[in-house]
Amino acid sequence: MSVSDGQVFDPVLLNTFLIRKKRCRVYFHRGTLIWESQGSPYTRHMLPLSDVMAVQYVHSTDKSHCCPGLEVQNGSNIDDKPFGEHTSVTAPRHTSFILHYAAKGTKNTWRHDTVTLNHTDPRQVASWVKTIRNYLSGFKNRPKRLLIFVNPYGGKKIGLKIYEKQVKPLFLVAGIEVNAIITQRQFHARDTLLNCSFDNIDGVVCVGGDGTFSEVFNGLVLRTARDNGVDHNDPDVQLPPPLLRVGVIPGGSTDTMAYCFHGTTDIETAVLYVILGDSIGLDLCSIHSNGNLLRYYSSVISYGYLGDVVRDSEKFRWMGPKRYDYSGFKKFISNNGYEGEITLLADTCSPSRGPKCLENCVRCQSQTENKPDKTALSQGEWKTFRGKFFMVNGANVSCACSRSPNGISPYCHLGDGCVDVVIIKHTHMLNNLKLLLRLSSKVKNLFDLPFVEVHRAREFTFRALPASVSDTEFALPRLIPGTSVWNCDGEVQWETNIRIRVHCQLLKVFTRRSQETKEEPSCKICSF
Ligand SMILES: Nc1ncnc2c1ncn2[C@@H]1O[C@H](COP(=O)(O)OP(=O)(O)OP(=O)(O)O)[C@@H](O)[C@H]1O
Repeated sequence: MSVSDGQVFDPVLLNTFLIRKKRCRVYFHRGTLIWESQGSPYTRHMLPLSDVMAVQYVHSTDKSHCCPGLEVQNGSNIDDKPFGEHTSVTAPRHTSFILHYAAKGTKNTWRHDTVTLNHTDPRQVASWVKTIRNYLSGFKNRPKRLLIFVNPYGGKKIGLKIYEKQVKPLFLVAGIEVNAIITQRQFHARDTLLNCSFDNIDGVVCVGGDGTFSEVFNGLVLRTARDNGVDHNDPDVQLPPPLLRVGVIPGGSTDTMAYCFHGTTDIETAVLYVILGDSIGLDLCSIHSNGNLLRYYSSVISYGYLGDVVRDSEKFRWMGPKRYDYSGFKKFISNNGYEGEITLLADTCSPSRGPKCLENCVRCQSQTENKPDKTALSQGEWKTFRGKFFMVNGANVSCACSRSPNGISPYCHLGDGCVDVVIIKHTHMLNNLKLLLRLSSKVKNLFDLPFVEVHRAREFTFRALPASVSDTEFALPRLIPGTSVWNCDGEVQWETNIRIRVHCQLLKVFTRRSQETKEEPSCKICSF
């Protein structure tokens, strides 16, 4: 349905056009364009306008695409003039128009595709273009002006190239105005969002990795709290959700968040999702220590092995994404486990069983934006665990990525107001190896390993042991012997003793989500 001037139109059009050198009958009804060939072989295409990015006249003096013999079809019961105002149609010169649309590809990807429709009568072409444009303008969720942060430094350092070659041209086609900022330093994106004007912006997009996305939502959430007079340091505060939606275009090393949103790290898919304007609510977690907010995170916070890896790998950034393999190996060999205490408010739902969080996820849809489920909170039970750990994780999303198709917690949900606390106890090196192999498996997950425990929680705290070290000492940006650091969305967080709280669906992210993928063993022999 197209909504214009308070009126709802459900236009019907029918004509014969020349498409890809074939005469085709073309219908437009109930938001779907259908074209079927008139000769053999018979072909039929359906294109919902919700997948169409733009419609344009073809500005060409080349008449070869014109199609003598195609006359206007005035079917008796077909409304060829949906608005009854052909006289006001301007530019009756063009004999063809082009539709730019998103076409489904393989493995959760979408591609930009086009179809050109030719007709001898420019009035018919103008009428179709006007009707389709009217219909598209009814999609109020589509952004018209975007602020874009491009990180030239993340991943393989090709963020700028990605933006110029793959992002900008598509936004141009879709008629989206962009204001692009190339980040010059760490925290550039966050600091800009803390102070810039949000007038005339419909969304913020980042071209970069998880660190860049993290800067964007940290900036937006802090700015929104400040604008609303909310104290972000209060761990129990109800945070106001940012009004701007965020687009995530992969340009980093792991791009876990892009993968969890879209089911792929394909750049074109991510750009098309921003253009088409659908969005979902993402939980964000706040990390507090000693009465202060440290930051917000969206993917995972990991203490122990992954904390050690991120701290070490920063020194080898020149290696690119390979630095994680190098530091991963070093820290795997040297891991002796870390002592700590975890206290969590457990949710009643089991995190070790499905369904997975995919397109139209029922669990996420049942949650109200930014309002924790009060019943679940009152039913929650406080639990404490103390011991020596290889790793402790607070997963806000599954953390699936191309290297780990199931991620740390495959049944974790993006917007259910919970975090999955995955506790991996200290055992021997063979078990640690088994764990890492499981993390790269397409079929198996961690949860049937006897040294792994998982709990779904609404909040949790962690305290590094031995307790003889004071909290103030832990807060220093240096390593205390016998302790690790936190890996927070891929960045080092030095404070070890923290409290995590989940803010249900605090951020809106542009995506249509991933569909279910067929699960096949990556290794046929051991099915790891
Ligand atoms: N011009 C710049 N110079 C140096 N650092 C920058 C610059 N622009 C952004 N940064 C910082 O680069 C860091 C890494 O960026 P990002 O997370 O996007 O890439 P990555 O770490 O390679 O990818 P991933 O997080 O997906 O593994 C971020 O913390 C960001 O603040």
